Amino acid sequence: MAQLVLDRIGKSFGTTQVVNAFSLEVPTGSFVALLGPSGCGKTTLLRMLAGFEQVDEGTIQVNGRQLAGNNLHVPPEQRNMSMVFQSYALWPHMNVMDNVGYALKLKGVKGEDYWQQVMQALETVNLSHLAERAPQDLSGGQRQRVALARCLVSHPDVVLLDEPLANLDQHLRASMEETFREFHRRTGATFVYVTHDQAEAMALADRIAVMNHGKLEQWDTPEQLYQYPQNTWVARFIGQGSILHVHRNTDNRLLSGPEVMQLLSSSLGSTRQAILVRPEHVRVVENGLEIQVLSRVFKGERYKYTARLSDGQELDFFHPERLELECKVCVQVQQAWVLMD
Ligand SMILES: Nc1ncnc2c1ncn2[C@@H]1O[C@H](COP(=O)(O)OP(=O)(O)OP(=O)(O)O)[C@@H](O)[C@H]1O
Repeated sequence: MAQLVLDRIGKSFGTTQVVNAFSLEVPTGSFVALLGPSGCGKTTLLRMLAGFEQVDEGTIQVNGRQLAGNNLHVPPEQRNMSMVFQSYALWPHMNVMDNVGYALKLKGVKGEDYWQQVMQALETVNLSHLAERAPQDLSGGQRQRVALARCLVSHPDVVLLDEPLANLDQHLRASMEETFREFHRRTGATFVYVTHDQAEAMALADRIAVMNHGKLEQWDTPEQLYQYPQNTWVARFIGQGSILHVHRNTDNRLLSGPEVMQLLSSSLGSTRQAILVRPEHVRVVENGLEIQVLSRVFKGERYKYTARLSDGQELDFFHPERLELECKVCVQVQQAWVLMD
């Protein structure tokens, strides 16, 4: 299996730089997500990994073997990587079995051996009963599972997935997430999964590379990204929360409840600093910071509120009970995270 190393990768189309000095070390067998808004360069980076696109700068290595950079470009078929696309990319004139077995045929695998390997891959994704079907007679989820089975037969070191769930509805996405987890567990391959959906990235990946304008903003576990975003941009992009400006007079980054309450109720201190308050860290209490409720959204198990602080800044919070708009309540903030820019 593969340790994947990207070192200062750069790529431009014409005069537009779409990937900029992007470096990452992906541990062998891990499941990583490239997460970022539309147009930030995720697919371009994935295509450079696959070998469909040349790198302009930097190098790509797998297990110490250089694949790209310094005038070298190993073609896609010699990288032992497999790519799964949003559009499934199945051949309509071949049935499920032949779609899955195509790469084996190219390698000259035949007869019983061919049949066994294809059926084993189809069983892994629970599709052996549909081996004779044409792809166009399958649902979206089934088509994506055929694409996974096709990937499985070639035993890749690295599996590259480009928004593979984007065409599926919400319910199917959840069950396909489980299929991906299982698929990753079985193959032991290194997975690089491109998505702009943070919930999907958080649910699937052990580590997430957050990208913005072709650059790496943060490379961390889902938990670290959520709790300790590096900067204001990542804090806005990941999860819900309020970014408040306070006059800060401490060097700590993780602020305790009493520290935040003190900062929110004073205007002393030399530096204006952004802090992140997650809605689950705000409690409605008898005595605390007075706020005025501006909006309410019913979320099933609780409501999500936006309220105004006395200095005009807005604070989001969750509360299990219905509060009237415009009413004043008191809250306590239990912790906050100082943002660096
Ligand atoms: N072949 C190309 N020629 C010119 N520009 C391109 C080409 N491919 C991509 N781009 C541009 O490069 C930028 C990054 O595109 P890319 O598809 O990598 O982004 P992305 O993050 O994957 O976006 P999305 O989530 O919308 O798929 C975009 O501005 C896109 O228009």
